[in-house]
Amino acid sequence: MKYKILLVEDNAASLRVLKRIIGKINLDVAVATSLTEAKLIFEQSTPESFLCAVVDYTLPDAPHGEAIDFAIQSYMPVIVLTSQSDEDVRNRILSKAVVDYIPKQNRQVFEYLSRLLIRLQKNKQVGVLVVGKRPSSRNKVCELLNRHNFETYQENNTLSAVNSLYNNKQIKLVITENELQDESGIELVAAIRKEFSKEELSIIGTSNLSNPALLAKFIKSGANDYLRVPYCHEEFFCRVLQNIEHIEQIELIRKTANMDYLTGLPNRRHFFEEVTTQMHRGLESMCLALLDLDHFKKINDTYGHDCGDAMLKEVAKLMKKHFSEFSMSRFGGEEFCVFFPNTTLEQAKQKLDVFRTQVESKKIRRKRQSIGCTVSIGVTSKLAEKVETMLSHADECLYKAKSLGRNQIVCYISK
Ligand SMILES: Nc1nc2c(ncn2[C@@H]2O[C@H](COP(=O)(O)OP(=O)(O)OP(=O)(O)O)[C@@H](O)[C@H]2O)c(=O)[nH]1
Repeated sequence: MKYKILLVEDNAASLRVLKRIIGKINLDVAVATSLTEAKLIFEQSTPESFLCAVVDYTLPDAPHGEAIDFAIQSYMPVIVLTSQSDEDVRNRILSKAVVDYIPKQNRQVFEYLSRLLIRLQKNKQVGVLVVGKRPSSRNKVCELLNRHNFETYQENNTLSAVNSLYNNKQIKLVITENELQDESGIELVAAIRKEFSKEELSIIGTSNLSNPALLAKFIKSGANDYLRVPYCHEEFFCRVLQNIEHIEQIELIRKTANMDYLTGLPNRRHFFEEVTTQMHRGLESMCLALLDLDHFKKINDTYGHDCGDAMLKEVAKLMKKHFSEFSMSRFGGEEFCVFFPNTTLEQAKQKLDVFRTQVESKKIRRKRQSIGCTVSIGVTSKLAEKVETMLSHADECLYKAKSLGRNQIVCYISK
């Protein structure tokens, strides 16, 4: 779903910059130059289509931030723009349930707005679990998080909190008090860390000023960060975002490390890890296939390396289409691999043959020419303890498929 921003601003120069920035991040924009116009636009739209409202503090028919109240009452997250720099206005804005306020000082602040809007969009897919004994204090934290579009979950004890983490994989952050219904927050942190590492889930422990030693205990038990209560909203959001971005960066690094750059398929290392884990579960049947494009060097030599790359990408697309439910990989060069757990040789062979004919009929266009290729496949169903053993059996078959004329499947026969 493409979200919309309700932009309420009467200054023509600011409007131009803001529209450009919002367009650049692929969001639609509905512009109002007054509070009256904003109300009209909102009445005529679907409320859920708005990601948030970006509102100027001073408008011709709303000189004291009345447009902010309208957006809040309409359940839209609100970002406030203001050219007034006095502390009084800042405090007045921050006393309302806004996402943030942006002083219109220089071009950099518009970059900040752009990052904030991207974040608000991403937050819709990020879960935060809030744990504490009292519903009133949990609700307060959730209200702050909902303002930033986070999906929130609440629990009051250790067992249900850990269960909630298992059931809701989108949770990336836990915010916990020390006082819970059963055990303490410290014990909850320790219990979570038995199952979830610091790299996959962040934890922030909270504590009031009367117990400063608690904060160090939280960190020593495995929390990533802490917050002293009462906190100011700006600090709260800075810490929440910092922790979530940390988890997202690790996710990205992990994804990049496991992926083949050209085709986006899992790489050899990741394939080995995945298949070894599956084999250790003790499967009753399994097959492994090695697939190698035929005379690929000729494509590179005749049409250039770019054309070879394009062909590899097309074959990878077909791999994703046909084998997405299995472990697969670009093994290197023009060689691919698929592992089929709980699959008989006949079933694997059938799937591989459909794939083989699809590769044969796939053509790419270069300089008005239609270029195609074929694939040879070696497959084994002989059970083995190690991936390497199955690979060596499949490789023997692949060699045979090449020597028998290519574009065919050869199956391993036990000696
Ligand atoms: N375009 C492109 N070519 C690659 C890539 N990786 C390996 N190759 C090329 O793939 C070709 C593989 O050639 P060979 O091993 O001789 O195999 P072949 O020509 O497919 O012949 P057979 O396997 O015997 O059918 C070489 O020319 C490599 O340079 C890549 O990422 N992109």
